[in-house]
Amino acid sequence: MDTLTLKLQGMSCASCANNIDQAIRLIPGVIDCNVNFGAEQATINYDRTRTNVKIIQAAIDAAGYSSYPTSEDILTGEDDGQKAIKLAQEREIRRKVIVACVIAMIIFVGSIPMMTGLHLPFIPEFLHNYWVQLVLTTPVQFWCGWSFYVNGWKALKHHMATMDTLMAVGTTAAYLYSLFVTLFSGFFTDQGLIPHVYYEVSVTVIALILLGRLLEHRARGKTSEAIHKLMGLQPRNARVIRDGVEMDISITEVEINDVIVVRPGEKIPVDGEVIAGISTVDESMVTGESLPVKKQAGDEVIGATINKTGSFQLRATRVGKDTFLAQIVKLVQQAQGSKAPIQRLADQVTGWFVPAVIAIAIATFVIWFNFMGNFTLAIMTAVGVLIIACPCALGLATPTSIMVGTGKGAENGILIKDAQSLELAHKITTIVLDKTGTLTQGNPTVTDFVCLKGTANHNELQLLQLAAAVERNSEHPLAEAVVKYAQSQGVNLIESHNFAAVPGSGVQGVVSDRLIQIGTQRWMTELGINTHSLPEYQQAWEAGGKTVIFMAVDGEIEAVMGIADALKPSSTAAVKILQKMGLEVVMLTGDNSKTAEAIAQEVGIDRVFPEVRPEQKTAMIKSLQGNGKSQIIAMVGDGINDAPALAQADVGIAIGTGTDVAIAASDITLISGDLQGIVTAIQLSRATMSNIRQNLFFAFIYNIIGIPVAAGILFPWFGWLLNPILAGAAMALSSLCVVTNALRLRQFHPKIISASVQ
Ligand SMILES: Nc1ncnc2c1ncn2[C@@H]1O[C@H](COP(=O)(O)OP(=O)(O)OP(=O)(O)O)[C@@H](O)[C@H]1O
Ligand SMILES: [Cu+]
Ligand SMILES: [Mg+2]
Repeated sequence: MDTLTLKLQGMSCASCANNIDQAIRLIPGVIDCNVNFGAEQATINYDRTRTNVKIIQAAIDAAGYSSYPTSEDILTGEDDGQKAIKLAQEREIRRKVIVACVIAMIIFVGSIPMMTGLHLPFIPEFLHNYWVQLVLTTPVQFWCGWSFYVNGWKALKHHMATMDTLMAVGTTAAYLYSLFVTLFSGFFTDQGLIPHVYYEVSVTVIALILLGRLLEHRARGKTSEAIHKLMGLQPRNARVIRDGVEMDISITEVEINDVIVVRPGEKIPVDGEVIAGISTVDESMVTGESLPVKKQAGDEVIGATINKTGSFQLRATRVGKDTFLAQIVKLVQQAQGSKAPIQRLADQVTGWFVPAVIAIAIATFVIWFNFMGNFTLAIMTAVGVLIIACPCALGLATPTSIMVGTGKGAENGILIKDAQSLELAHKITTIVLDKTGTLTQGNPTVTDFVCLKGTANHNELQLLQLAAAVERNSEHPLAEAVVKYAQSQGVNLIESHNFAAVPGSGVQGVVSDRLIQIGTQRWMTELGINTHSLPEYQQAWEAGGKTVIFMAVDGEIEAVMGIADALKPSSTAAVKILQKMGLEVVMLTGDNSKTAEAIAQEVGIDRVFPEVRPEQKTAMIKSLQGNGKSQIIAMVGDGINDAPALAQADVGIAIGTGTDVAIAASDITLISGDLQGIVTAIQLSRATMSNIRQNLFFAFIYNIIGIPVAAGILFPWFGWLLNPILAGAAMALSSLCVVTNALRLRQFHPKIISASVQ
């Protein structure tokens, strides 16, 4: 299955999004599709053997819209051609808005004497002439309002109706009625009625809608500000050393393994590994971590972060669209285009909204005409209904907030993969934390190594060599610690055979015909190896939060190791805050229970599940989920062994410094690995969700109150009718309200909750 993201053009409201969605789904070979009105993009899952990008784009064209593929390379960013088209479109709308507004003013001023009954000499009489008004209105109706006809017609061809349909029908009805009055005013005077034209209705409504669209376009550009900010971080040039010569080249020409020089105060051009020099780097723009990070040979640096103090050389490891920054941009783009569950309601409503409104408008007309016998009022109330009813604000309510929210997350070092996780995060009831690498720093070091048989230094080094020979084949952090320790003791690494890892237990291998097994006490017992010879050490180590592992040679315990992994400085505070927020915090680990409890006590967690094998972690999450009424479980982990559990959890949160597998399986990634990020993610989720609810309220309230009033429901009692011009203003305002409200989210800052308990 392939996934494709296309940018869309030409949508005017959420019904357009529905139309495109349907058109794409009809293509054989398309498995799933998600069209997002707010982000103006479509994400399509398709079967490469049955369809392709060209066919999909053709279908979108046929539906009356245009599309272009998103650029994967942030260096090129948005295609200049597309930008030019967008600008040209905006300029055209602006021109039409100006024309429509000026003419609306003239007609409005012209009708003041008539409406007020005053004789105002400075207003020329002829302005109120029906024929003059007709001449003024016609270009507005058919030039400024042309897009309503074009888009409405496109929709009609596909047996669909959109906002443009409503606008076209509504304004044309007002226009035609006025035209009829102008041509046959005698028809009205004959019946003793005063003929009245409504040119100003169609002109003002068109002016307002176009103005609303223009403002909304501009505001919507700001919702993806975060992405533009991220893209803007990318430096343009890099200073590489090639063939011994230092030269400035464009970032697009940098290749993997190029050696790059970075001076103090400069931006690091691409991802790489420091090979010489020492410095501190400000990574806050990417990780959200405000403290500068020390870098020296062997450390990884991220492109677009700022080098502070020293100068250094790096070897490029990832360039172009593979850089960390490019990946973030891509992820945020995808997240912004995804659909939050809360939007489903809005989608369902918009699906039948337009046809329903047309039906209500017809009913309004019929009732007014038949029962009140007033043709003019019948037409005007029907027009009012058509105009107030547009569901465009409804289509903007959720996506605009999601766009700002996910962008805000990225700014704070929190990568949210989709809207659904952003929505769920504020409902989390239980947080399950993995120990190693999540609560702890994840670079364990061997602190104790005790030989059981003979204490000669010679023997110890020999054993270490055997241990390292086996552990070098394992990617487990503990294995790395053993190898590092051996190397630091001056041991040469040798080969081993028949290596096997037993997940959650340990590793084994054969070195010079001796079977080496290294792992947990439980595993040793399972293997029938006696481990009871040295409880004194073990207890003290475990009580200190160290992991104790055993080493057996040919089935006999030969050595014991104590491995320490310090807590992250922020862990204790983060746990306290989460508990303060009313969440249950649980620790899950493969380590033995005493070590686990010691660590848990240190960070202040009461509920611990120790000695959980990797395959049991998922089951553990499942049982927690099945535990209560509305339990929403978040799992936080870093390792390969955490990946299935991350996927099982309602919200999987990966530590950005952890393994790629864990990151891929998660919904949210904390780039810097600081657990306070969980708190920020929950706060952001809360802020976004309440923003969406406000938006939905704004969007619905106009329609819910507006339609019945426009239909004249209050008329029999109060004599109130909704002037179609007011209807147009209300509807332009509702979209603007929604977008402006969504933009308020840009002010989001993580709230600092103090961890100290009073
Ligand atoms: N390569 C290895 N070398 C030595 N011991 C190992 C190795 N792999 C696993 N073990 C032993 O098995 C235990 C459980 O391992 P597992 O990978 O399930 O959990 P963990 O990574 O230690 O902890 P957490 O689940 O908190 O990340 C370890 O604590 C260790 O004692
Ligand atoms: Cu609308
Ligand atoms: Mg782990």
